[in-house]
Amino acid sequence: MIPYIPARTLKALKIAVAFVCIYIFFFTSFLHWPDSAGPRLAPRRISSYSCPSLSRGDTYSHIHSFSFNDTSLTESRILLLLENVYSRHGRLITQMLNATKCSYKIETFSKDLPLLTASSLGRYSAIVIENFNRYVNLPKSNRRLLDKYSQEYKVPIISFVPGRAEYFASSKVRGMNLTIWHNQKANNIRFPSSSMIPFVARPEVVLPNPLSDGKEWTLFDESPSFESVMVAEDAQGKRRAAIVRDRGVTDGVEKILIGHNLTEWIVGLGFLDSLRWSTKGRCGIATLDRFIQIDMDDVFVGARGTRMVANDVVDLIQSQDSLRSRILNFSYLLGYSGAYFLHGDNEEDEGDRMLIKKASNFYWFPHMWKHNHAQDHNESFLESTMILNKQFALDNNLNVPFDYAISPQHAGVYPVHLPLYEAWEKVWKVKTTSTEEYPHLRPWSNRKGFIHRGIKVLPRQTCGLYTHTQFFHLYPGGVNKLISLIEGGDLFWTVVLNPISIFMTHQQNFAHDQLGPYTFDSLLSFLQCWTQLQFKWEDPISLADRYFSLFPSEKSPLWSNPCSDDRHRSILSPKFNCTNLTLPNVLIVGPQKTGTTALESFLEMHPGVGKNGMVEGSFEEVQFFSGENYAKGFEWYAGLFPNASVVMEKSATYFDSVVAAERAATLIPHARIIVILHDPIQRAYSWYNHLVARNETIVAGLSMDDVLDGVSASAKKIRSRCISGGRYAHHLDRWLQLFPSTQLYLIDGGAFKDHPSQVMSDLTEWLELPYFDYESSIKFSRKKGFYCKFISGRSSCLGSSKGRIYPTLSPSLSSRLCSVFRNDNIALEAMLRKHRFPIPSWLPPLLDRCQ
Ligand SMILES: Nc1ncnc2c1ncn2[C@@H]1O[C@H](COP(=O)(O)OS(=O)(=O)O)[C@@H](OP(=O)(O)O)[C@H]1O
Repeated sequence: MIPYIPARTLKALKIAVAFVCIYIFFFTSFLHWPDSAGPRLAPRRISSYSCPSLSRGDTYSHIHSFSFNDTSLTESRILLLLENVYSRHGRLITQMLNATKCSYKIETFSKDLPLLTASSLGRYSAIVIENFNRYVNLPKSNRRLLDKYSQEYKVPIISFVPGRAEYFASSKVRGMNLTIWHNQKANNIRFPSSSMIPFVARPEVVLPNPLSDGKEWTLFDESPSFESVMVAEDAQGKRRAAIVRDRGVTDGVEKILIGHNLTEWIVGLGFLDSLRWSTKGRCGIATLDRFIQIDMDDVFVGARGTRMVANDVVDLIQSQDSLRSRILNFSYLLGYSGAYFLHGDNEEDEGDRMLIKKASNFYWFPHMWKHNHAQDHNESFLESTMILNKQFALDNNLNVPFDYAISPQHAGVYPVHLPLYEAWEKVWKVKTTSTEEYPHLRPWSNRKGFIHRGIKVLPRQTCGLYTHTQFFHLYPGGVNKLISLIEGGDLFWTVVLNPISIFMTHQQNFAHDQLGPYTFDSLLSFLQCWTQLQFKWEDPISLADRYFSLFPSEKSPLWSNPCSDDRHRSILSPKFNCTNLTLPNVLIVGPQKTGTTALESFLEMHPGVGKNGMVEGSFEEVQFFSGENYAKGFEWYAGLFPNASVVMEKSATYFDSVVAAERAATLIPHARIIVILHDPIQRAYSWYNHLVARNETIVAGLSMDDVLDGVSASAKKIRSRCISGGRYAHHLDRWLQLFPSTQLYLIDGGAFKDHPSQVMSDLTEWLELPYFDYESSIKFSRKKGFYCKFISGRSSCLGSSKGRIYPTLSPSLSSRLCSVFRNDNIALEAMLRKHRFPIPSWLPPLLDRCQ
């Protein structure tokens, strides 16, 4: 029912509506009211970092131009001795070692020292000790062992000397003529040019006050017998050393003592340079060249009110010119999404037009037409949007000279969304991209590169600027937070530690307050003040080539499971089904010729165990983690396995592969790892006979003695492959670095051969599988001479290639092999004891025999 409205009221209403209509019509049609998204902040000009004075005039620069004479008595690895695994300072040290991509091994101070030698080479090129007091107070025998290693292999010790609650202000170290001043203040810190150690650190720049103004420093008396690497003034203004090098004149042990922890950035520089010095350039910073690329993503994308205006474009060109005076050949790279061109307010649209007008001042790269998230789309959709973006570049004369592209939010790059790679290749012929997601966003110091489908993926760095950080006064945590990132914080370290840094910024960071230009100008000022690094720009394609020649081991990606990582899971294609993903939880890793096939076949009898199906083109084993199948990706691998409580895969090549342990630990970190340790002499002989039985041409005409003598190139090749698998300590060490010892199960190869049902029962118990009657399921076959599966009253033995008959090993050959494996066997025994693994029955007699 329509309510009754009096005629007068109705008339008044009609007049009011007519007025409103006239008002709207008038303002929209005639007045052209300006379209503005709101007030804009003018660029804020705050001054960049200003460098304190040099103690020796203004242009002091010094790089000791000497090359290390590396006699390589050791492997290129650091031994890091920490107070305990939870130590906060320990984490800072490891973060720095990770970022320099140094190989290192962490040990905590315990009753036993770690193994220092395994073969003729020492295992560590430098020893880093978190707390010098622990070294000084080591039990005599351990101290002697460590010092002897350091003397014999010329391995320096780098140690932090923390402050401690001392009754005395100073003390002397036993055996060292060095006075240590505890709990000191340190002012006017600098690296003296007299020291040979500063390389990255710029000598003679004086830091008046460090960050911490408390009495946290340990200082050392200066003396001619020691080299002052870093000096400071104490509270009374007396000059002392804050980092000191003991050349080892008295005890033959070279030591570098550092008087503060790494919370002071200047100490970090001293530590890095000490590391390089101690390892003769094998660890730490190798080169002073720093390549810097600054990408500006989201060009045209930003919401109205956040985008650049015409003046910002002019300022961007100015900022580029100014950075060119600091970074050789520098250019910004602008990543655009054409669909959003002219989507701002009037002023911002002018900004868009100005960007196009000035386009030739910059290099451009595609950032996806509508800022699409790659993982949500198939290849043909991605292709069509890329074609639109490409057309935009052609229509507007954008300079897109490099086969480089960035996916919005890096989606689809890692975890890999193949359609993105394929569409990129088709439309843009992309050769290089970058992401901050590989292997993971955090910690930044671990970011790496990889190559997939011919596209080189470089690590991308954040710089504290995002789409939401546009204003100085609204910077999260205050602008001092940004300044602390620049002045000795993460941003500073990113450049110091990475020879190549690709920074991600966004268009918004160059609008309004212009935090972007300020950040990079200030960062470069700080870096040029405190370091001797040389800054350069190079196109992304050359940069990618450079990156992988510096870090060739990163070429192959390390597949991780995106389903067990919230961040990666959130950027997976909706089609990816995490609930159906089955990966093995048990790996039998080898070594070859130790009985691994028999072990697999016995374990498979258990109803709770499933294993991979056969793989076309592979002989017996998948060899995913050690071979070419790895390039097929983890989804392919996961597709091979049935669902079972124990999902097993056996590839005997994993044990001594240099890559398998890390790959396995990345994809299946909780897997249990099974290793068979069989007498290495028997194993080597079996391996040789395996080649002979298969009529391999490489072994044709070569006796085992010829192989050991390395009489030809093929003999040498066989020799190293034949022996490698039997260097148990050497390889076990790698697995133990990546998996906790509780996840490793070592089977005595002799026991397995002679009493397999007992070994299998113990193993099933360890695997927490229900009881299985192995006693009646495995029987000795006289015909075969080995134990075989016994099913429905019949023996089912392995094929003729397992359990072969060949001449017994001669005593002379046996004794030759004895000496080949001697050192490793000694190391193995020590390693097994240290980790409380049982000693295999064959090892003690072998050690006796091979003395
Ligand atoms: N039950 C049983 N049946 C057959 N063979 C057995 C068994 N137990 C241990 N062995 C020993 O296993 C050796 C082959 O080891 P692998 O299976 O690890 O070899 S491979 O690396 O996978 O090729 C094989 O080496 P060869 O004797 O040289 O052939 C055997 O000695």
